[in-house]
Amino acid sequence: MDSSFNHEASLFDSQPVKSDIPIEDGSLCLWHPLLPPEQADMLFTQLTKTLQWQQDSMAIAGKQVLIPRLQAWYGDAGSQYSYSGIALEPLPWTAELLTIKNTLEAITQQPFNSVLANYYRDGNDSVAWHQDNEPELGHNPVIASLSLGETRQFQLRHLNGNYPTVKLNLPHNALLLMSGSTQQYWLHQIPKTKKVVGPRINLTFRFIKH
Ligand SMILES: O=C(O)CCC(=O)C(=O)O
Ligand SMILES: [Fe+2]
Repeated sequence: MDSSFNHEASLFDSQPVKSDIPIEDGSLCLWHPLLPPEQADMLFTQLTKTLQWQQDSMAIAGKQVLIPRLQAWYGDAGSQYSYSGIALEPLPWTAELLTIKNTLEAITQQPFNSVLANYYRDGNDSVAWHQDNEPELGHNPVIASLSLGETRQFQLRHLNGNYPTVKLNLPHNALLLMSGSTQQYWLHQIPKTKKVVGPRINLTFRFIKH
């Protein structure tokens, strides 16, 4: 393991720049750049190599279909998560993920006990419109989403259709915090792109209630 990581360490030495992104019926906040550049670059390389990426499938109209991205689920033992009807027990924290968790908790002043890691191999990988509103996340969940690698566009669409779609580019080393009633009123997605793009990692830290 790289000796520059330990559980007590903080990955930033000065306060990163924070901007609020005003939306109706929710709260979005972006920190960019979040970490010192060399730390962010190293994390991208390390997480690419060390996380247990796998391509899950989900049932769509009675058929098992591979989801268009790789995923890995880590967290405290017992922070079980149901995804498309499958209960997932998290893998134990890696040193890197635990250090990132501690850093994000310090910046956002919110607790997290699990992370869903996504790996978008290229522009064909995506995540479809959804809300992170599973019952185990509780009312008004706080989700901290760290992006590393290629910039991809993140979109939010209000459920009542009366507001324009919010389009945000999430670059390397950006942290997006979704809180308040965001998951209640808004869907979000990462659409596919025809542009030639490299890989991107997104870590969504969550707090699962037992
Ligand atoms: O990749 C992203 O920025 C979003 C991922 C996401 O929405 C999720 O994992 O629930
Ligand atoms: Fe999500």
